[in-house]
Amino acid sequence: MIRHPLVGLPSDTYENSHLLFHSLGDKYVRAVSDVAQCLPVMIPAIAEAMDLSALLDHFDGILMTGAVSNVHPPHYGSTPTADHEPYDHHRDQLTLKLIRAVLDRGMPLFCICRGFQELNVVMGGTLETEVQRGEGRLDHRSRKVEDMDVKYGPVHPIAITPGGVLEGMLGKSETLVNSLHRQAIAKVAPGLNVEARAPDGIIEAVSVKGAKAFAFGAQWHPEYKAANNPDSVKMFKAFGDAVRLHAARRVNDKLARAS
Ligand SMILES: N[C@@H](CCC(=O)NCCCC(=O)O)C(=O)O
Repeated sequence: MIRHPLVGLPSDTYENSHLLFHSLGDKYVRAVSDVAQCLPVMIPAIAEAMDLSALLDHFDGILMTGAVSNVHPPHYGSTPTADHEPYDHHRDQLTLKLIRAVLDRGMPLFCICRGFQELNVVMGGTLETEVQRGEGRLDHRSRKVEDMDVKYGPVHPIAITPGGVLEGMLGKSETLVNSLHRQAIAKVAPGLNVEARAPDGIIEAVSVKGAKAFAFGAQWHPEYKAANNPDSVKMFKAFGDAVRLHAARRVNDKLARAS
């Protein structure tokens, strides 16, 4: 088995005392390392200094993390308002190009929360903000509690699309998920399959139509204590297996070219 193929995780950015920092949540790192059994590597949000093709030659999978920040609305043809804030332009500049490059390569791609929203935007979909204000909508926002097991605990069921990728991974027609988002998919991109919906119709999971490898996104947070959640274990193992297959094929291609 290829030992520890590399999975890239793009960073967020934030300012502290007028200095810019690049950051990555530990729960994503642990889920990739402990459950997918791959080697997580942070990709700093410096797209302007990167040759993405050369960068991706070193990876066999990409995981797009969640973030409190939102995709800048002009990226999906909308007008920015205070309800769309906060933004992370450094992240947008990297992730919206990176997702496109990963899909074009057929490299395994796992998109979580903001990453799920970025996938929809890259493929031509749109987002809506403050979804809880809509008629008949649940409140999908993060609960204001100190206990992280409650904050990232199950909040609502999702109905899983029969015969889809998620049903294939989990082997069931519904499950419970956590919920920590103010935005959601408004118009789903034409190249995405809807894999699950919340009771109020909000899209909770998608997969890329005709993808050459694992290409899946979840609006919830399967990375939270992933090793203790049977659904998360199945998702991250499927992602890890796809990454190892990509790594093995890359090594074989390199050997074939050398012979
Ligand atoms: N900002 C978007 C996406 C929400 C999201 O990714 N939340 C994650 C919070 C921090 C973490 O657990 O990584 C929205 O509000 O819809």
